[in-house]
Amino acid sequence: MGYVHPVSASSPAVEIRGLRKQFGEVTAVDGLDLLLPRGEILALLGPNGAGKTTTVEACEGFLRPDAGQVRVLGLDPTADNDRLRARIGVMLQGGGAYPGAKAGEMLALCAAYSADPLDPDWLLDMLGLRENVRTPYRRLSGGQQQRLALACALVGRPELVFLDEPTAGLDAHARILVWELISALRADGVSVLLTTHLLDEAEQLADQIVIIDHGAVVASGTPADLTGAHSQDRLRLVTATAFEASDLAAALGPGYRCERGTGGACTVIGAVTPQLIAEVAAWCAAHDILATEITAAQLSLEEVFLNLTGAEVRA
Ligand SMILES: Nc1ncnc2c1ncn2[C@@H]1O[C@H](COP(=O)(O)OP(=O)(O)OP(=O)(O)O)[C@@H](O)[C@H]1O
Repeated sequence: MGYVHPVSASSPAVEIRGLRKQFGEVTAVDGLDLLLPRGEILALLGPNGAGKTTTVEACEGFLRPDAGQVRVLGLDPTADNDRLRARIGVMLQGGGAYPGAKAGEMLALCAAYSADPLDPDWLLDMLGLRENVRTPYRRLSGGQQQRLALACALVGRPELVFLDEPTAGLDAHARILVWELISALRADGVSVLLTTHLLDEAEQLADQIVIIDHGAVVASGTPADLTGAHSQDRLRLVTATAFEASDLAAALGPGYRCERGTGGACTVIGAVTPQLIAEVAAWCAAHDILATEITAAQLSLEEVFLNLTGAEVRA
């Protein structure tokens, strides 16, 4: 018998150090570190081709890293794959489905692999699939197939689930059902590693967000950490009278710039202090400009993402 990795309930759900993966000339993952503690939800964000799927596949044991260490529930996902299989849930897009099998049969089959499965009927209700129990897989809509894939990943009551874009292509109602289910899993102590292109999804669900670009982490933290740490303070000014943004910037002095935004608003970028608000209001009064809105604002997660990666988040 070979070396058996020590496994303890206190080992993190996922721990990655210095992961590297090359496909020919392409470096898909380039020294990535990541830690998902037990019972938390981690959202992996990144532009197309950033290396999210490659990272998740290395965790699932589908890809062997070129360098670095990956531990999932304290185990090596490639060497200990047999021991991990029953403890993790993987959402496969349409994978392994018999086109003629009925949705309910497929879920029952997945449940049969587990010693202590979740109630398939509860899952079907949670995911709005109750009406489709007898529908053959090939007759399900794309969104229904996707929700069934999620149900199959979860029915075995895994300790950790990998969800690669779980709500891509779902309508708003189905997306909310999936979000509620993921939140219910978390309340049950399940750890979740998800990739998404939807920042509101990451913000709503994740305890921790890791933004990656070119195969490496560019920022990580709670949603509030990320928007807090990467925000420049900004003051939004809307006026009834037009003015030159550069005139206001000159009056405010060094440390401030002014940009014209959408809808005629002007954004003052720099430290937002009570004094700044008073100065902006006084400048407007001195120039007979009626300020209809002066609001202190922080960067949204979308703006933080854009600044860090230079890419639109949408696929
Ligand atoms: N099997 C493969 N063979 C060759 N190149 C690959 C392979 N898998 C991934 N790549 C390349 O590795 C890079 C990272 O791909 P990956 O799928 O991990 O990115 P991603 O962040 O999941 O992107 P997306 O958001 O578009 O799904 C890309 O340049 C991709 O083309």
